[in-house]
Amino acid sequence: MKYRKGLRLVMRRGYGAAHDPLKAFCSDITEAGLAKMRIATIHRSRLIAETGFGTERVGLPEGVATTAFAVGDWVLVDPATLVLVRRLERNTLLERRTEGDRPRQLIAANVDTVFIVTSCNDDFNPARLERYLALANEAGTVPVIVLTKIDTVPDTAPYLQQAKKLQLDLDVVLVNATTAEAVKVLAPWCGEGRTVALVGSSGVGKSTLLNILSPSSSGEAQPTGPIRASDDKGRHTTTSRSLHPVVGGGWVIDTPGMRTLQVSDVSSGLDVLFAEIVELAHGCRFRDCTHSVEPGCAVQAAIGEGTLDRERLDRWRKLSNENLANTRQSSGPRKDKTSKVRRNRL
Ligand SMILES: Nc1nc2c(ncn2[C@@H]2O[C@H](COP(=O)(O)OP(=O)(O)OP(=O)(O)O)[C@@H](O)[C@H]2O)c(=O)[nH]1
Ligand SMILES: [Zn+2]
Repeated sequence: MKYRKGLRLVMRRGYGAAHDPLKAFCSDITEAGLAKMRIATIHRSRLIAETGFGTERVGLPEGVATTAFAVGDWVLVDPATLVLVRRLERNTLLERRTEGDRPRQLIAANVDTVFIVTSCNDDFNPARLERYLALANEAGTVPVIVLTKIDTVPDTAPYLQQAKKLQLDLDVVLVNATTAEAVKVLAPWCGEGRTVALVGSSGVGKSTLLNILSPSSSGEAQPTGPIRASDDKGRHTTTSRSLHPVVGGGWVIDTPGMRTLQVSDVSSGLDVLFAEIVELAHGCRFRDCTHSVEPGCAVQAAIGEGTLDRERLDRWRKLSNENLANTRQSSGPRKDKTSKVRRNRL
């Protein structure tokens, strides 16, 4: 019988009397009778997917590895066998380069907004936040800086001002992640059908935010850990990426703190991040100006006038050069993609 296993699951869940037993198994059944599910967690040899009523373990066809999937992927599953049939096309994909020549790591798929979480303490680091912004921009997602632990400092203004300057028209919000008030502050990005991803260093409050955005997630695997007062660095408590439904119909994806965040294969992501430098560079006398020693450099002029921070230019240069070097490396000599990547000269 075609839906035998699906039906068995329905019975097990006590939905036996439901009008359409398949609909009771998964909230979204396609015309072809396949169940549309969303990847919630990925393990070495199995996937766990959200069905709309809870989670199910999903099998993979012969020869398909779990590494081909990202948390947040939408997939079609045969309800009879609970084996995955195919993955639906991704709208966005957050991915990062890891050390060496290893393949790029898929962080999350189909994310609308990236909450870049940082706290009002030593974790606040413009250079690292810019790396997260480049990642979010390049993936086609909207970044929002979420400043946590506002209850621990007498004045949040210096953090807010610095964060606002990181990117043109950047949304920055202030929260005490331990209070329900934070849900209201984040609500504009967490509506029905919207997906947010939490990224940031360990200990900044990602799991705490997850627990208030998705209270049902708290029993699963996101314990929050105390941070060491001496260095504001959190203990590693989040160990894997996971997707959870948000009250009201949205989704939230939690990610573990990333120790290194290399920039690679990024082009528009850096241009969006450093839009004011790109704009200024149009005014330089030489088209291939490196904005260092050339006469008629509009970027250096802006530094002289105090409208651009020298540190910001230094960080742009560092990220651009790193991106160029990494992109060359990952493309290899025969597939040189550097022509696609903006060179240091704008
Ligand atoms: N006072 C205060 N404490 C907070 C706030 N946000 C988080 N914390 C505390 O900071 C500690 C670390 O928070 P977590 O939510 O575990 O941090 P995380 O970002 O998930 O860390 P990893 O799981 O290691 O990636 C916990 O003890 C939280 O209760 C906040 O806004 N104010
Ligand atoms: Zn210049």
